Amino acid sequence: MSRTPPPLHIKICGLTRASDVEVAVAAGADMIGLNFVPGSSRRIDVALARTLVRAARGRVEVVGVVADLDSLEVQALLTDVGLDRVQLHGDERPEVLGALGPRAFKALRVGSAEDVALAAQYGGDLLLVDARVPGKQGGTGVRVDPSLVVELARVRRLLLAGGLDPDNVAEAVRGVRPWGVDVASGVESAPGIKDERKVRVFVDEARRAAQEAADAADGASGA
Ligand SMILES: O=C(O)c1ccccc1NCC(=O)[C@H](O)[C@H](O)COP(=O)(O)O
Repeated sequence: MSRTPPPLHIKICGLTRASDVEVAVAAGADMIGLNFVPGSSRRIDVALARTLVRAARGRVEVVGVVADLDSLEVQALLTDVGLDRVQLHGDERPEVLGALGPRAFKALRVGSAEDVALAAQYGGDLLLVDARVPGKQGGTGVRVDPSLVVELARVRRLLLAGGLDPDNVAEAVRGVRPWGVDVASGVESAPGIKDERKVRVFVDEARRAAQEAADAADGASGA
């Protein structure tokens, strides 16, 4: 018997076009990410962000991706753009996250057990883990070693990011059992340009794997 799976939250990150908001919503994504990080090929300005927020309102949660702003700057962006949440993707100290409250969550770049241990310093209801790639902040297309984060996923709501794509997301969901998955480059035809088919297959594959994992857990427990 196929049971209702625990929800898997899916974030499609780095949107730059209103048409891609429609693509993400139609595919069944739960969150979209708008990038405000200087130097990112997915960065958008506040005016475009407001347009995308209007298109998304009430249909999908909108997360602003920022790096190394202070808490007042982040608060101003949340208000100006009308974002639902903000993802701190730089080297922010735990105090910055604390000052922002429940609408903010930290993105941690992970390449070693020492990086994973830093998670304990960051509170909040959600934690994103991304790959640590020297000289880059995010959107790298590089995978996180699942063995580094599988235990973390048991004790925290983990949004698994880094190098996911339609071909590998099912295996990542089965292996790590995260609260959610996040993707930027793996569903694009060019930086910031989402590919409708890739987004759709990514979401379908991720949800299929979450269902299979739930069924397997039910089978193991005799439910
Ligand atoms: O995507 C970017 O260009 C980026 C640049 C600087 C900081 C963060 C950035 N993206 C944040 C995200 O949440 C991405 O979805 C995450 O890094 C995963 O990216 P990818 O490996 O390409 O799926």
